Amino acid sequence: MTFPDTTSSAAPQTSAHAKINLFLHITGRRDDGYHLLDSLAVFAGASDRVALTAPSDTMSLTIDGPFGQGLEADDQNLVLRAARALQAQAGSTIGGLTESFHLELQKNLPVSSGIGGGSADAAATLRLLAREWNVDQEALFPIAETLGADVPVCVAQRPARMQGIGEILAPAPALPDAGLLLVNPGIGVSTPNVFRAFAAGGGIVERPEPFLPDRWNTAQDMVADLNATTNDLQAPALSQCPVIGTVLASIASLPDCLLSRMSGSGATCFGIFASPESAVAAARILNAQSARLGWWTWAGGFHHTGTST
Ligand SMILES: C[C@@](CO)(OP(=O)(O)O)[C@H](O)COP(=O)(O)OP(=O)(O)OC[C@H]1O[C@@H](n2ccc(N)nc2=O)[C@H](O)[C@@H]1O
Ligand SMILES: Nc1ncnc2c1ncn2[C@@H]1O[C@H](COP(=O)(O)OP(=O)(O)O)[C@@H](O)[C@H]1O
Repeated sequence: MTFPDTTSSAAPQTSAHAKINLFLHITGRRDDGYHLLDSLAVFAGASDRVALTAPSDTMSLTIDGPFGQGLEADDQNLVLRAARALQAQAGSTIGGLTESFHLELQKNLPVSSGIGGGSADAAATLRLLAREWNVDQEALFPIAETLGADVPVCVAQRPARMQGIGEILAPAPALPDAGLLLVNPGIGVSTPNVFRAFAAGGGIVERPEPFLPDRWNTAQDMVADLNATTNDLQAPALSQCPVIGTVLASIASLPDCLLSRMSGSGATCFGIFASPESAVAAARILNAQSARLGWWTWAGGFHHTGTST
């Protein structure tokens, strides 16, 4: 797989787009407890931004942006973990290319919200440093797997059918120019807890693999197929975070909403609309309610591959 170009500016930087699971079926469980998935992951225009601002003695990080305050710039941050993992690999396999950088993260996406912001940040960091150090793009995938199940798909940052625990990636249908509305109620949801609630709630449902075409020409065609799918983590997440039900109902009640569903392990939910313009118009209607309740919203379209603005 190839991945999008980084933008050119004084400081090398790139965007880390929100991952949306249009459907998410749990198909099995590995001996180590990780769940096997079948999911259609796509990317929204909404994004964080990662920049390499200056050479530094050690890898270091500062964070700003609307969701920066909820996040420590410490050794556990996925940006630093990704930078150090690639640095170790580049140093040992290529030799000598272990220069360190100061990194800046603009955190625009809510944390622990089912849209893989941390995974996207880690993947963006890998892409940026790979370019600096001339590391082959394909070499990033094994490193990505060690950082989190969602990181490989975020390295590619293009629509993909995701299987295994997230490391098996196949091309997704070509997407229509549909509208996307994202709504997060401002409550972080723990991914391990939601998987645990899934297992406790009865676990895997046997069902045929969804059929996906090569392309969807319209949002309506896409939703007709998505209606035969679901997010298996939605009910367990709802049991932990009941406001998800209110978010889903609010999205579904908006004019021209074609589908309302939760992404990943929640709590962010998405609405699909016929066009980006109709998603933006719907978001305006939701504005008063979302401002009153402290909900984060974003409206637009899918991230189109090959760009990273
Ligand atoms: C559920 C998904 C769907 O895309 O998205 P998010 O809700 O995180 O956005 C992902 O599988 C999340 O991937 P990611 O957030 O990278 O998970 P990891 O850090 O690797 O794992 C966190 C924990 O989730 C559980 N986990 C994760 C992935 C998986 N396939 N099976 C699991 O059981 C495990 O308990 C694991 O300890
Ligand atoms: N750069 C980062 N952005 C977001 N979360 C991060 C980051 N680095 C580490 N984390 C941690 O990763 C966990 C999952 O975060 P995130 O990727 O936002 O979740 P989700 O995939 O559910 O949207 C959180 O516990 C968070 O503290």
